[in-house]
Amino acid sequence: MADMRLIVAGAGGRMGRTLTRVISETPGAVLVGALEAPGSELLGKDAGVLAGLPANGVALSADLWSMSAGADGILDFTVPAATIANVAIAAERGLVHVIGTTGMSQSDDAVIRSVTDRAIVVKSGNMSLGVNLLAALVKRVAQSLDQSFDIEILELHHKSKIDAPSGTALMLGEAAAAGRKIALDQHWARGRDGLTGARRAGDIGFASLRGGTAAGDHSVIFAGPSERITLSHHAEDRALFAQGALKAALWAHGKKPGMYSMADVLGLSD
Ligand SMILES: NC(=O)C1=CN([C@@H]2O[C@H](COP(=O)(O)OP(=O)(O)OC[C@H]3O[C@@H](n4cnc5c(N)ncnc54)[C@H](OP(=O)(O)O)[C@@H]3O)[C@@H](O)[C@H]2O)C=CC1
Ligand SMILES: O=C(O)C1=N[C@H](C(=O)O)C[C@H](O)C1
Repeated sequence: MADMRLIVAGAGGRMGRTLTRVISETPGAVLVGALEAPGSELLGKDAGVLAGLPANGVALSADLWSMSAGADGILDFTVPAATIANVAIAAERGLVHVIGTTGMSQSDDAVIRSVTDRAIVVKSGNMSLGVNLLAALVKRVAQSLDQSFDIEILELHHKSKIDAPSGTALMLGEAAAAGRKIALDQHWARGRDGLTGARRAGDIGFASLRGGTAAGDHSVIFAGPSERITLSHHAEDRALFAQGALKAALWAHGKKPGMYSMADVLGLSD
Protein backbone atom coordinates (compact mmCIF):
# COMPACT_ATOMS: atom_id res chain seq x y z
CA MET A 1 0.00 0.00 0.00
CA ALA A 2 1.23 3.52 -0.82
CA ASP A 3 2.49 5.73 2.00
CA MET A 4 -0.14 7.90 3.68
CA ARG A 5 0.50 11.49 2.52
CA LEU A 6 0.27 13.81 5.50
CA ILE A 7 0.09 17.53 6.16
CA VAL A 8 1.25 18.98 9.47
CA ALA A 9 -0.74 22.04 10.55
CA GLY A 10 1.14 24.35 12.89
CA ALA A 11 4.37 23.02 11.40
CA GLY A 12 6.48 25.71 13.07
CA GLY A 13 5.13 24.98 16.57
CA ARG A 14 6.37 22.65 19.29
CA MET A 15 4.06 19.80 18.24
CA GLY A 16 4.40 20.59 14.53
CA ARG A 17 8.17 20.20 14.56
CA THR A 18 7.88 17.03 16.64
CA LEU A 19 5.32 15.62 14.18
CA THR A 20 7.66 16.31 11.24
CA ARG A 21 10.38 14.32 13.02
CA VAL A 22 8.06 11.45 13.95
CA ILE A 23 6.65 11.24 10.39
CA SER A 24 10.23 10.92 9.08
CA GLU A 25 10.69 7.90 11.41
CA THR A 26 7.34 6.23 10.67
CA PRO A 27 7.07 3.57 7.95
CA GLY A 28 3.94 4.09 5.82
CA ALA A 29 3.77 7.87 6.31
CA VAL A 30 5.23 10.74 4.32
CA LEU A 31 5.09 14.51 4.81
CA VAL A 32 3.61 16.32 1.80
CA GLY A 33 2.55 19.65 3.30
CA ALA A 34 3.39 21.99 6.16
CA LEU A 35 0.79 24.57 7.13
CA GLU A 36 1.53 27.72 9.10
CA ALA A 37 -0.41 30.86 9.99
CA PRO A 38 -0.85 33.54 7.31
CA GLY A 39 1.81 36.18 7.91
CA SER A 40 4.11 33.86 9.87
CA GLU A 41 7.79 34.63 9.42
CA LEU A 42 8.33 30.88 8.96
CA LEU A 43 6.43 30.73 5.64
CA GLY A 44 8.73 29.43 2.89
CA LYS A 45 11.13 27.74 5.33
CA ASP A 46 11.86 24.03 4.97
CA ALA A 47 9.86 21.86 7.40
CA GLY A 48 12.68 19.33 7.78
CA VAL A 49 15.23 21.98 8.67
CA LEU A 50 12.83 23.54 11.20
CA ALA A 51 12.46 20.12 12.81
CA GLY A 52 16.25 19.68 13.08
CA LEU A 53 16.41 17.23 10.15
CA PRO A 54 18.00 17.47 6.70
CA ALA A 55 15.94 19.56 4.25
CA ASN A 56 12.91 17.57 2.99
CA GLY A 57 11.74 20.00 0.29
CA VAL A 58 8.41 20.73 2.02
CA ALA A 59 8.15 24.50 2.45
CA LEU A 60 5.80 26.01 5.04
CA SER A 61 2.75 27.57 3.41
CA ALA A 62 -0.52 29.11 4.60
CA ASP A 63 -2.53 27.68 1.66
CA LEU A 64 -4.19 24.46 2.86
CA TRP A 65 -6.42 24.15 -0.21
CA SER A 66 -3.47 23.97 -2.62
CA MET A 67 -1.24 21.75 -0.51
CA SER A 68 -4.04 19.27 0.20
CA ALA A 69 -4.74 18.39 -3.45
CA GLY A 70 -2.65 15.22 -3.22
CA ALA A 71 -2.87 14.54 0.51
CA ASP A 72 -4.58 11.84 2.58
CA GLY A 73 -4.56 13.37 6.04
CA ILE A 74 -3.81 16.38 8.21
CA LEU A 75 -2.35 16.35 11.72
CA ASP A 76 -3.66 19.50 13.36
CA PHE A 77 -2.06 20.82 16.56
CA THR A 78 -2.66 24.54 16.25
CA VAL A 79 -5.18 26.93 17.86
CA PRO A 80 -8.98 26.56 17.85
CA ALA A 81 -9.64 29.22 15.17
CA ALA A 82 -7.14 27.58 12.81
CA THR A 83 -8.50 24.09 13.40
CA ILE A 84 -12.06 25.28 12.74
CA ALA A 85 -10.89 26.92 9.49
CA ASN A 86 -9.19 23.64 8.49
CA VAL A 87 -12.25 21.47 9.21
CA ALA A 88 -14.20 22.49 6.10
CA ILE A 89 -11.24 22.04 3.73
CA ALA A 90 -10.32 18.68 5.26
CA ALA A 91 -13.93 17.51 4.82
CA GLU A 92 -14.12 18.81 1.24
CA ARG A 93 -10.86 17.06 0.32
CA GLY A 94 -11.81 13.82 2.14
CA LEU A 95 -8.75 14.01 4.39
CA VAL A 96 -8.37 12.16 7.67
CA HIS A 97 -8.34 15.05 10.15
CA VAL A 98 -6.47 14.24 13.36
CA ILE A 99 -7.26 17.04 15.81
CA GLY A 100 -5.04 17.50 18.85
CA THR A 101 -5.75 21.20 19.35
CA THR A 102 -7.17 21.97 22.80
CA GLY A 103 -9.02 24.96 24.22
CA MET A 104 -11.99 24.35 21.89
CA SER A 105 -15.36 25.85 22.90
CA GLN A 106 -18.61 23.90 22.85
CA SER A 107 -19.55 25.75 19.63
CA ASP A 108 -16.19 24.77 18.05
CA ASP A 109 -16.99 21.16 18.89
CA ALA A 110 -20.42 21.57 17.29
CA VAL A 111 -18.79 22.79 14.05
CA ILE A 112 -16.54 19.73 14.00
CA ARG A 113 -19.46 17.39 14.66
CA SER A 114 -21.41 19.05 11.83
CA VAL A 115 -18.99 17.72 9.18
CA THR A 116 -18.56 14.19 10.48
CA ASP A 117 -21.27 12.85 8.17
CA ARG A 118 -18.67 13.31 5.42
CA ALA A 119 -15.35 13.79 7.24
CA ILE A 120 -13.10 11.33 9.04
CA VAL A 121 -12.09 13.05 12.29
CA VAL A 122 -10.03 11.65 15.14
CA LYS A 123 -10.07 14.11 18.03
CA SER A 124 -8.55 13.77 21.46
CA GLY A 125 -7.19 16.10 24.12
CA ASN A 126 -4.36 13.63 24.56
CA MET A 127 -2.99 11.15 22.02
CA SER A 128 -0.89 9.08 24.43
CA LEU A 129 -1.66 5.47 25.31
CA GLY A 130 -1.03 6.16 29.00
CA VAL A 131 -3.55 9.00 29.33
CA ASN A 132 -6.22 7.09 27.43
CA LEU A 133 -5.71 4.12 29.77
CA LEU A 134 -5.82 6.53 32.71
CA ALA A 135 -9.18 7.87 31.48
CA ALA A 136 -10.59 4.33 31.42
CA LEU A 137 -9.32 3.78 34.98
CA VAL A 138 -10.77 7.10 36.17
CA LYS A 139 -14.18 6.18 34.79
CA ARG A 140 -14.02 2.80 36.54
CA VAL A 141 -12.98 4.28 39.90
CA ALA A 142 -15.61 7.05 39.68
CA GLN A 143 -18.24 4.35 39.06
CA SER A 144 -17.18 2.51 42.22
CA LEU A 145 -17.05 5.42 44.65
CA ASP A 146 -19.98 7.47 45.92
CA GLN A 147 -20.13 11.23 46.39
CA SER A 148 -18.33 11.04 49.74
CA PHE A 149 -15.22 10.98 47.52
CA ASP A 150 -14.51 14.42 46.05
CA ILE A 151 -12.91 14.37 42.60
CA GLU A 152 -10.15 16.95 41.91
CA ILE A 153 -8.02 17.12 38.77
CA LEU A 154 -4.59 18.73 38.84
CA GLU A 155 -2.44 19.46 35.79
CA LEU A 156 1.03 20.95 35.24
CA HIS A 157 2.30 22.20 31.88
CA HIS A 158 5.15 24.25 30.40
CA LYS A 159 4.99 28.02 30.73
CA SER A 160 3.98 28.65 27.09
CA LYS A 161 0.68 26.78 27.23
CA ILE A 162 -2.21 29.15 26.45
CA ASP A 163 -5.33 27.22 27.52
CA ALA A 164 -6.58 25.97 30.90
CA PRO A 165 -7.70 23.54 32.10
CA SER A 166 -5.74 21.37 29.69
CA GLY A 167 -7.62 19.30 27.14
CA THR A 168 -6.43 16.22 28.99
CA ALA A 169 -7.77 17.47 32.32
CA LEU A 170 -11.16 18.05 30.69
CA MET A 171 -11.03 14.60 29.09
CA LEU A 172 -10.30 13.04 32.51
CA GLY A 173 -13.15 15.13 33.93
CA GLU A 174 -15.46 13.73 31.25
CA ALA A 175 -14.33 10.21 32.17
CA ALA A 176 -15.06 10.84 35.87
CA ALA A 177 -18.43 12.40 35.02
CA ALA A 178 -19.31 9.43 32.80
CA GLY A 179 -18.43 7.08 35.68
CA ARG A 180 -20.77 9.06 37.93
CA LYS A 181 -23.42 9.39 35.21
CA ILE A 182 -23.49 13.18 35.45
CA ALA A 183 -22.90 15.98 32.92
CA LEU A 184 -19.46 17.52 33.45
CA ASP A 185 -20.56 21.04 32.48
CA GLN A 186 -23.19 20.98 35.26
CA HIS A 187 -20.69 19.89 37.89
CA TRP A 188 -17.31 21.40 37.14
CA ALA A 189 -15.51 23.83 39.45
CA ARG A 190 -12.93 25.75 37.43
CA GLY A 191 -10.60 28.49 38.63
CA ARG A 192 -11.39 28.87 42.35
CA ASP A 193 -10.20 32.18 43.80
CA GLY A 194 -11.11 34.27 46.84
CA LEU A 195 -14.03 33.53 49.17
CA THR A 196 -15.39 30.65 47.16
CA GLY A 197 -17.50 29.04 49.87
CA ALA A 198 -17.25 25.37 50.72
CA ARG A 199 -16.92 22.78 48.02
CA ARG A 200 -20.25 21.83 46.42
CA ALA A 201 -20.98 18.11 46.86
CA GLY A 202 -20.55 16.20 43.61
CA ASP A 203 -18.43 18.83 41.87
CA ILE A 204 -15.38 17.88 39.83
CA GLY A 205 -12.65 20.43 40.53
CA PHE A 206 -9.83 21.57 38.26
CA ALA A 207 -6.51 23.24 39.08
CA SER A 208 -3.84 24.29 36.56
CA LEU A 209 -0.15 24.95 37.19
CA ARG A 210 2.18 26.48 34.57
CA GLY A 211 5.98 26.58 34.56
CA GLY A 212 9.23 25.44 32.99
CA THR A 213 9.23 22.87 30.23
CA ALA A 214 6.85 20.23 31.63
CA ALA A 215 5.38 18.21 28.74
CA GLY A 216 2.21 17.45 30.74
CA ASP A 217 1.47 15.98 34.19
CA HIS A 218 -2.05 15.02 35.24
CA SER A 219 -3.44 13.66 38.51
CA VAL A 220 -6.99 12.71 39.38
CA ILE A 221 -7.52 12.74 43.15
CA PHE A 222 -10.43 10.94 44.78
CA ALA A 223 -10.48 12.52 48.23
CA GLY A 224 -12.62 10.55 50.68
CA PRO A 225 -13.50 10.86 54.36
CA SER A 226 -10.29 9.20 55.64
CA GLU A 227 -8.35 8.24 52.54
CA ARG A 228 -7.31 9.49 49.11
CA ILE A 229 -6.71 7.66 45.85
CA THR A 230 -4.55 9.43 43.25
CA LEU A 231 -4.22 8.27 39.65
CA SER A 232 -1.45 10.05 37.72
CA HIS A 233 0.26 10.27 34.36
CA HIS A 234 3.51 12.07 33.55
CA ALA A 235 4.49 12.76 29.94
CA GLU A 236 8.27 12.92 29.58
CA ASP A 237 8.51 13.87 25.90
CA ARG A 238 5.93 15.32 23.48
CA ALA A 239 7.05 12.77 20.86
CA LEU A 240 4.61 10.54 22.75
CA PHE A 241 1.69 12.66 21.52
CA ALA A 242 3.08 12.83 17.98
CA GLN A 243 3.45 9.03 17.83
CA GLY A 244 -0.16 8.71 19.00
CA ALA A 245 -1.30 11.15 16.30
CA LEU A 246 0.52 9.12 13.61
CA LYS A 247 -1.06 5.93 14.90
CA ALA A 248 -4.48 7.64 14.72
CA ALA A 249 -3.94 8.83 11.14
CA LEU A 250 -2.81 5.42 9.88
CA TRP A 251 -5.69 3.72 11.73
CA ALA A 252 -8.29 6.13 10.30
CA HIS A 253 -7.07 5.95 6.69
CA GLY A 254 -9.90 4.27 4.75
CA LYS A 255 -12.38 4.29 7.67
CA LYS A 256 -15.91 5.52 7.02
CA PRO A 257 -16.73 9.17 7.89
CA GLY A 258 -17.37 9.83 11.57
CA MET A 259 -15.97 11.23 14.77
CA TYR A 260 -13.44 8.90 16.38
CA SER A 261 -11.45 9.13 19.61
CA MET A 262 -8.06 7.78 20.67
CA ALA A 263 -9.96 5.20 22.70
CA ASP A 264 -11.32 3.90 19.35
CA VAL A 265 -7.83 3.92 17.84
CA LEU A 266 -6.33 2.10 20.80
CA GLY A 267 -9.22 -0.37 21.20
CA LEU A 268 -10.16 1.00 24.63
CA SER A 269 -13.75 2.01 23.85
CA ASP A 270 -16.55 0.49 25.98
N1 LIG B 1 -3.93 16.18 21.92
C1 LIG B 1 -2.66 16.04 22.28
O1 LIG B 1 -2.16 14.91 22.50
C2 LIG B 1 -1.81 17.25 22.39
C3 LIG B 1 -2.36 18.48 22.13
N2 LIG B 1 -1.58 19.60 22.15
C4 LIG B 1 -2.25 20.83 21.76
O2 LIG B 1 -1.77 21.21 20.47
C5 LIG B 1 -1.83 22.62 20.32
C6 LIG B 1 -0.50 23.17 19.88
O3 LIG B 1 0.44 22.98 20.91
P1 LIG B 1 1.96 23.47 20.72
O4 LIG B 1 2.56 22.84 19.52
O5 LIG B 1 2.61 23.29 22.03
O6 LIG B 1 1.72 25.04 20.46
P2 LIG B 1 2.61 26.04 19.56
O7 LIG B 1 2.13 27.41 19.89
O8 LIG B 1 4.05 25.71 19.72
O9 LIG B 1 2.19 25.65 18.06
C7 LIG B 1 0.99 26.06 17.43
C8 LIG B 1 1.36 26.42 16.02
O10 LIG B 1 0.16 26.66 15.27
C9 LIG B 1 0.42 27.80 14.47
N3 LIG B 1 -0.77 28.44 13.95
C10 LIG B 1 -1.51 29.44 14.48
N4 LIG B 1 -2.51 29.79 13.66
C11 LIG B 1 -2.41 28.99 12.56
C12 LIG B 1 -3.12 28.89 11.34
N5 LIG B 1 -4.16 29.69 11.06
N6 LIG B 1 -2.74 27.96 10.45
C13 LIG B 1 -1.68 27.16 10.68
N7 LIG B 1 -0.93 27.22 11.83
C14 LIG B 1 -1.30 28.13 12.75
C15 LIG B 1 1.24 28.71 15.38
O11 LIG B 1 1.86 29.74 14.64
P3 LIG B 1 2.17 31.16 15.36
O12 LIG B 1 3.11 30.83 16.48
O13 LIG B 1 2.77 31.96 14.25
O14 LIG B 1 0.84 31.68 15.84
C16 LIG B 1 2.20 27.70 15.96
O15 LIG B 1 3.32 27.49 15.11
C17 LIG B 1 -2.33 23.15 21.67
O16 LIG B 1 -3.72 23.33 21.62
C18 LIG B 1 -1.98 22.02 22.63
O17 LIG B 1 -2.75 22.00 23.80
C19 LIG B 1 -0.27 19.56 22.44
C20 LIG B 1 0.34 18.37 22.73
C21 LIG B 1 -0.39 17.12 22.73
O1 LIG C 1 -0.17 22.13 25.35
C1 LIG C 1 0.43 21.06 25.62
O2 LIG C 1 1.65 20.99 25.70
C2 LIG C 1 -0.36 19.84 25.82
N1 LIG C 1 -1.63 19.91 25.56
C3 LIG C 1 -2.59 18.86 25.69
C4 LIG C 1 -3.59 19.23 26.74
O3 LIG C 1 -4.08 20.38 26.74
O4 LIG C 1 -3.94 18.38 27.55
C5 LIG C 1 -1.95 17.51 25.84
C6 LIG C 1 -0.68 17.49 26.64
O5 LIG C 1 -0.99 17.53 27.99
C7 LIG C 1 0.29 18.58 26.23
